[in-house]
Amino acid sequence: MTNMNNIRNFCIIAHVDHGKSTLADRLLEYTNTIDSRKMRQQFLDTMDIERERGITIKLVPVRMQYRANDGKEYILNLIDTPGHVDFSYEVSRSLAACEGALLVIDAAQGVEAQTLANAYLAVDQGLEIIPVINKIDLPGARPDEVLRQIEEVIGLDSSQAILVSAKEGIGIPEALEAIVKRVPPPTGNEDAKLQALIFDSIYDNYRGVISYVRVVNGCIKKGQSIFFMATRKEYEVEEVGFFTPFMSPAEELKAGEVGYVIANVKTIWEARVGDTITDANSPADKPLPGYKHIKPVVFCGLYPLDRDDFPRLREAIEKLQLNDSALAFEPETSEALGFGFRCGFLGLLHMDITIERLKREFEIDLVATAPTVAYEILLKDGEVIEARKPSDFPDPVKIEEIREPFIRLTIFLPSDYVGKAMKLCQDRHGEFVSLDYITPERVKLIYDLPLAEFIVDFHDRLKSLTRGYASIDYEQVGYRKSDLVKVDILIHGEPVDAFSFICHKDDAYKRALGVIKKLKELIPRQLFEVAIQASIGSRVIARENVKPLRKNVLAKCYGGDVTRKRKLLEKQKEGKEKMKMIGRVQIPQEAFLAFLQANEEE
Ligand SMILES: Nc1nc2c(ncn2[C@@H]2O[C@H](COP(=O)(O)OP(=O)(O)OP(=O)(O)O)[C@@H](O)[C@H]2O)c(=O)[nH]1
Repeated sequence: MTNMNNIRNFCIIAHVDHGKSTLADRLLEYTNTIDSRKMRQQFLDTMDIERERGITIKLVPVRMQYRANDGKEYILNLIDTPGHVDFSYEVSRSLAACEGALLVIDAAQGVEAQTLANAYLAVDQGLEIIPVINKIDLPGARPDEVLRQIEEVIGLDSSQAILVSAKEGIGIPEALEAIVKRVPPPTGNEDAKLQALIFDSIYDNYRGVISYVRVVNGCIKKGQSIFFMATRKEYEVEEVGFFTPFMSPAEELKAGEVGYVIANVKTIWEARVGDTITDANSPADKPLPGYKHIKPVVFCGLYPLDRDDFPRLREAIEKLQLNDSALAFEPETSEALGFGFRCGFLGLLHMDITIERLKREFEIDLVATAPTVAYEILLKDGEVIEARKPSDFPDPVKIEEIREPFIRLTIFLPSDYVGKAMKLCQDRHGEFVSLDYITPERVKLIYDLPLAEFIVDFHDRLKSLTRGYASIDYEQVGYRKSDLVKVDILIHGEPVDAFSFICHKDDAYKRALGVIKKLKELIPRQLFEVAIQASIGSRVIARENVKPLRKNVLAKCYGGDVTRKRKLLEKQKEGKEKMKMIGRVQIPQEAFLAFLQANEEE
């Protein structure tokens, strides 16, 4: 039964909404693996947020049994890949567990940015790619045009593409036959030393960590002592099995097979995606290629609105972290917001999802500060330091050079909007890479862009400039030297960290002006004139004044109504408690919140 020739390991890759989940459902239905509705409820989109946003982040691999036209029984393992660029490393590990991929393309939309990115990842992994043109039932379907794009834009042979309507169940048997015929069976040696690739790990409250693995060589079975080659830890296997799609224990997993391993692993940091499991007593010489320790690239501060919620917030983040080894956090204090955490994420979507889960699943009201990136700063003495927030920046006189993370951004859009999109990229200090016409109406535009410029509101701006017709994808391309400055905001001569920011030198004046104008509205008048200044180092680049109050509160209380006077004083005292003293200036907590949140929405 476990003859490797009868196994096919494949995944489905697609641009968002091109029909990946629908096609997966149909394959499961056709192979009688499970009732698709039940499947969806049980496994797909387990989190509300995923469902609402219509994106799939994680799914279990499923094992299907299929009797092909040649009369033989096959085991088809469908391995899910996360659908978003933030998780591209995880995508690449899922692909590494397969020999083939169905590349789903919407017949009406054609090739989009993530179609291309995913196709390239699959090509890099040496997978057999089967193009699937989906939604051929749509009135706007243009399968011939899509076939041409497959050849010319992606560079794949389109003659073997399969025409499908996942919605109406058309082309499903053809897709299954193509998997059997065209995806090569796994290669590997059952008798060799164990090498199993972890392509996902989840934390289960009852069973601890469950690792999803593809056994490449050797066998793994209950009772075996195993060794995780990246984390260098040893465990004993408690259970191995397959997903049918429910977890069903098996005797062993052999070379070529996909399944799960439970081995009393307590945290998912010990069973990292991309790590190789081997036999502790007879270890493989080398781990499987491609292990990467993923580092967060986008950071923000999370603070509970109610300060008493701090311990709850910590607990909640720790809980999320159990299932999210990419989520990083460390305690942080802000003079304005009190105690909170600086959290690191793989990207904006990862950040949004985490914040929403904290709010919804854990019911914590929190403030998230505007996202930032990590900068690399070369000091004059040759040392290189990392700065994740403005206050990490050293005195400008000590700085030799500042480097920031760049992304290579691929945009697919109608040619009418090219001018606008290019202007947006230029305004955001993008470096032009290339422009290609895919059809006379559709263009592929590539820019290298500072990540910091991208995370502010780039995607939203692009969407509105192109009326939603642009699709994007990006990859990180490392750090580059940039002309950046730290702008300090001083209130009555006192620098206030919460308001300071890093930006491109050319934008400093404009951004500074925006910030101090906003602060002028938020800071209440005091008994004296308050100066709000923006400075770079010791040089003031912009200034606004908050005029002094003309009267004090008691002036209203003519005569001798003592109780009224006292009430007023008490009220004022209450108000003061929610005030923050910056030097001599009182700033209400509200002002900080309004400022930080407004920034977030910008
Ligand atoms: N008309 C038509 N609609 C389809 C077909 N296949 C999928 N759809 C619809 O397209 C939309 C997106 O389908 P999904 O299967 O959720 O897409 P997906 O690629 O899994 O999306 P992500 O999970 O975001 O990656 C849904 O509204 C489907 O009902 C098809 O063959 N024909």
